[in-house]
Amino acid sequence: MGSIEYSPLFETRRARGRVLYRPFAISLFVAICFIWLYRFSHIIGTKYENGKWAWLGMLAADLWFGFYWLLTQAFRWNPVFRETFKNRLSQRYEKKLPRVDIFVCTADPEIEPAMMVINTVLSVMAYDYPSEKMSVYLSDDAGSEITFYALLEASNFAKHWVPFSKRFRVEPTSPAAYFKTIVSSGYPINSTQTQELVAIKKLYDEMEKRIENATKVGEVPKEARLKNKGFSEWDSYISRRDHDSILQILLHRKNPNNSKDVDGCELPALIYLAREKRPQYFHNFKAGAMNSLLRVSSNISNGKIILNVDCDMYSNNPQSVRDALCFFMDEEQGHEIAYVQFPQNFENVTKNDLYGSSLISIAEVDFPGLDGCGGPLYIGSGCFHKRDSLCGMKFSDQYRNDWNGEEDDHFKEASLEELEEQSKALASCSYEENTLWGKEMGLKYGCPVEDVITGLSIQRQGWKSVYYNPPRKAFLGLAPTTLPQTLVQHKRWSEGDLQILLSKYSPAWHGFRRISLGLQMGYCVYCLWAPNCLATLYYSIMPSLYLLRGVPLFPEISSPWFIPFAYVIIGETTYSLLEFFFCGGTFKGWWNDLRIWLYKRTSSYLFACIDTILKLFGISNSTFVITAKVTEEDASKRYEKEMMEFGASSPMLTILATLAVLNLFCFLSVLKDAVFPRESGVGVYESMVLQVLLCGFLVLINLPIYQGLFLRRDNGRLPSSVAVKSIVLALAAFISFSFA
Ligand SMILES: O=c1ccn([C@@H]2O[C@H](COP(=O)(O)OP(=O)(O)O[C@H]3O[C@H](CO)[C@@H](O)[C@H](O)[C@H]3O)[C@@H](O)[C@H]2O)c(=O)[nH]1
Ligand SMILES: [Mn+2]
Repeated sequence: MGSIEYSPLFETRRARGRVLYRPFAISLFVAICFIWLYRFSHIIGTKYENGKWAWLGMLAADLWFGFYWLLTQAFRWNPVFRETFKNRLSQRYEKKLPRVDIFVCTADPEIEPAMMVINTVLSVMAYDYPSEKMSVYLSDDAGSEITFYALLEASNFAKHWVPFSKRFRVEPTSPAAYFKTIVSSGYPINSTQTQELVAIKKLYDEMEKRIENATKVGEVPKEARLKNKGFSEWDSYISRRDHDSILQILLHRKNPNNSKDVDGCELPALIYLAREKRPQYFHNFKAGAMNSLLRVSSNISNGKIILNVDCDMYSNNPQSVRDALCFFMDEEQGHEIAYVQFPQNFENVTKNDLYGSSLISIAEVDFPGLDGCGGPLYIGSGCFHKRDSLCGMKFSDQYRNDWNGEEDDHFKEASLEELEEQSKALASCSYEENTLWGKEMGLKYGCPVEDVITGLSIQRQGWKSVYYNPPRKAFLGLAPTTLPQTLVQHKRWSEGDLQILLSKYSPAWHGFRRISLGLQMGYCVYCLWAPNCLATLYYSIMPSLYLLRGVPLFPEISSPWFIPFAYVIIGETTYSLLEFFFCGGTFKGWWNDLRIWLYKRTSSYLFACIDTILKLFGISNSTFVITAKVTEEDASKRYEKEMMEFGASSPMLTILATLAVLNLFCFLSVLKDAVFPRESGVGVYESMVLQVLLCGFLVLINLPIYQGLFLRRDNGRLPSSVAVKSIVLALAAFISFSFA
C-alpha cells in the first residue's frame, strides 16, 4: 500500500444470524425430502386407487413447492448490508462531484395528477448537491399541456423552495409532504423559519389553486399561455398518441435571467420532454420514454450518473445522491458498480398493510440477499445508474471511472434554442429505426418489466449492482389502494418476469457463468412467480374437494409421515412470522400478507401465465396498465379502515370468490358430518386432519371475501354478478364431487 491508508467510501457487512438460519434451513430441507419420499412411496403402492390422479397432483405440487423453496434460499444464505461514509466523499471529492441527470416519468394526467408530479420534481431539485451539477428531466408520455403548465409553475416556485429547503435542511423536500409533516409534528421552533414557512406555504397554496383550476377546466389560463412561448409547441398537437416532440428547457444557466433562485444561486436545470408519438410507431411505454431521455440528456447535460424515479416517488432524503456516489466513487470497488438501487417505499401504506404493498420481505430480505450474490434487480424507481452501463457498455477489467473531463463538453457553445432543436430530433419516433436502442442500448423493449430485464442484461455484461436501504427512507411513492389495482400490477410484474425466463436473457438457462448461481436462483424466484399459480390453485381446490369424498391426501396424525409435514408447516409458519416481525411488520400485517400472497397466486399469476402463452402464439400483446395514484374519497376512507376494496366485476375477482365459496361449502359439509356423522364417514378428523385444517385455513383467510359477497352494502363490496357467478360455479364443483 502507498503512504495513505485506503479508507473506503462504503462498507459491506454480512448479516448476523446466519449461523442460526443455516441449520434450520437444512433441517427443513430434510423434512421436505421426507415429504417427497412419502409422496413417491405412496403413489407406487396401490392403496389409494380411487384418488390416484389426485395423488399424482399432490406429488407434483409438493415437488414444485419444495423446489421453489430451495430457490428462495438464495436470498437467505448470505445477506449483506451497506453503509456509506458521506464525509469522506465530500472531503475527497466535493470539488469534483460528477453531474447527475434525474429522470422523472409520467404518462397520464388523470391518474397521475400534475400536483403530485411537480412535488416529485421539486423534491429532487432540492437534493443536498451542487445545483449546477444537477439536471432534472420530466418525461410526459401524455404530452399534457396542463402538466407542462404545472412544471412551469414549479420552475418559478423552485426559486423559493430550493433555497428554503437547503437553508433549513428541510426533510422531506417534497413541499406537499413537508407541509403534511408540519401539520402533524408542529411548526419549527426557529422563528425566522416559521415566518418564511408561512410565506412559502402561501406561495405553494396559490400555485396549487392555479394548477387545480387549470386541471378542472382542462385549459391553461390565457395570461400564462401568452407569457411563455413554450405553449406554441401544442399548436400542431393532435392527440396524446399523435404529436411532434415537445421539448422545453425551463431553467438553464444559459438563460441567466431565469436560472437563479431568489438568493441569486444557480438552480438545477429543468427540462420538459414529451417525445414524439405517432400511431404508426409503437412507443414501448416507459422504456421508450427512458431511452428518449437518455439521448436528449446526453445532448443537454450528459451527466455521468442518472437517477430514475416514477412520478409518484418523491425524494424523502436529501442525502441520497451523495449516498449513491459513495458507491460509484469508491476507489476500489466503484468502477465495477453499474447501478445503486434503493428500496421502493410507500407513503400511503396503512398499519397492517392490507394489500401487502410495502413488499416488506422483498425490501428487507430478498434484496440484501441478492446484494450478497452480485447485486439486486433494477426495479424502475429509486435507482442510480452509471450512464455508460445503462447505455449498453460491457464491463471489462480495464474499465475505470473517469470523473474528470466534464468541462470540455460539446454542448458548451450551442444556444438554448439550438440545444432544444437538436434534442427534439433525438426524441423523434424514427430516430430509433435501425439502431440498437431497445436491444443493446438503453432500456430493453418488449417486456412489461423493462426495468428488471435491463438490470439483468447489465449484470450479464459483467457489472455489479448495489442495494442501499438507508435508515431514513430515500424515496416514498404511492402503493395501489384497491385489490384489483394490486392484482393488475402483479399481473404485469409476474407476466414480465415470466417473459424474461423465456427470453434470451433467461437467468435459468442463459445465465450460467454470466451471473452467479445465487443470482440465477434469485432471479428465478421472480421469473417463476407466475407458474406458481398451478400448484397453489391445486392446493386450494383439490384437498378440499377430496374431503367430500373422504379420500385422504395427507398422512394420518398417528403415522410417522405426519412428522415432516408438521415440521415444515410449523417451522415455515413460525419462521415467516419471525422474519416479518423482524422487518417491522405486525401480526395482522403478516396475516394480510399471507392472504395477498394467496390472491396473487390464484388470480394475477394465473392470468399472467395465460397471457404469456397467448403471447407466445402471437394471439395477444402485453400492455402496461398504469397504476392509478388517485383514490375516490369514500374508497380512500375504507382504505384507511383497512377494509378490502373489490370494486367492479372482473374475471380475477370471480376466481377468488369462487375459490372462497367452494372452500366454504366443503368446510360446512365437513362440519355437518362432524355433527351428524355418516356411518361410513367416521374419523374424518383423524385420518384427514391436515386436509380439514387446510380447508379451515382457506375459509379463515377468505373472511374478507365472504363479507364482500354477503355482508357489505358499500360500493367497495363484491358486485352481485360476481356473487352469483361464484356461487353457481362453486356449487357445480361441489355437487359434482359429492355425488359423482
Ligand atoms: O407508457 C408509459 C407507462 C408508464 N410510464 C411511467 O412509468 C412509471 C411506472 O408506472 P406505474 O404504473 O406506477 O407502475 P408500477 O408498477 O408502480 O411501477 C414499477 O414497475 C414498472 C415496471 O412494471 C416500472 O417501470 C416502474 O419504474 C416500477 O416502479 C410511472 O411513472 C409512469 O408514468 C411511462 O412513462 N410511460
Ligand atoms: Mn407506481
